[in-house]
Amino acid sequence: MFIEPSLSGGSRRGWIEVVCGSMFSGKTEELIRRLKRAKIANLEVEIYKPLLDTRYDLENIVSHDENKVVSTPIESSQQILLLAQEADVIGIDEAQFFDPELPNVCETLALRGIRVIVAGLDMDYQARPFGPIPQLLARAEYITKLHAICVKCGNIANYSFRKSGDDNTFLLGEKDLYEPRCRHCYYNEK
Ligand SMILES: Nc1ncnc2c1ncn2[C@@H]1O[C@H](COP(=O)(O)OP(=O)(O)O)[C@@H](O)[C@H]1O
Ligand SMILES: Cc1cn([C@H]2C[C@H](O)[C@@H](COP(=O)(O)O)O2)c(=O)[nH]c1=O
Ligand SMILES: [Zn+2]
Repeated sequence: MFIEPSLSGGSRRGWIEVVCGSMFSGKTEELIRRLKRAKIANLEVEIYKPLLDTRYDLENIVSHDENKVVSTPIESSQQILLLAQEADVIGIDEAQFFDPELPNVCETLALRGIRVIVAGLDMDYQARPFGPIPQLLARAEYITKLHAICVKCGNIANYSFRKSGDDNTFLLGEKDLYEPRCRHCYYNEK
């Protein structure tokens, strides 16, 4: 389990953490867990998600098991720089949907002394690197890659298989459209 470094002490330094993996791997649950612990430590926590992620709830970030915390939906990553004036810790969910400026925004926040925790899909349904996540992985101090359970064979899953729908990279959905699969089941049963 991730042990949070401390933000307290003489000169406060920020950093970037990325939590990535396939759908259903527990990214949102892990993000919520880290943010709840930061709140317990009396740190000022702010949470952002892309406005287009309206899958479960317009304002909360919600896990597949319906754990939730209040968040601010935003259109562009630059808005975080304006909104997050008081934050000690910033959480960003569904980061794969954000624009290419997100890694620079996270660097700026970390340089301001903020702990930035980003959760998102590392690969899209075609196993291509997804949006700004690869850049963030390159720049982050801490990376956690989580795995779901392959619905076909029970091994660990790191691919998100799209069962139906169109060819757009962005297509909101849940178990209706996607299932987590291991490498073998993703490539051999496509
Ligand atoms: N095939 C699966 N493998 C693992 N967890 C699953 C699976 N199907 C449903 N879940 C549920 O999804 C939860 C993780 O949800 P969530 O944190 O929202 O994941 P993510 O944000 O990575 O999509 C798990 O705790 C588990 O209860
Ligand atoms: C693989 C893939 C997923 N999406 C969408 C589907 C969901 O709405 C989110 C991922 O949510 P989760 O919290 O990680 O379960 O992303 C997409 O638009 N395109 C894809 O290729
Ligand atoms: Zn499998």
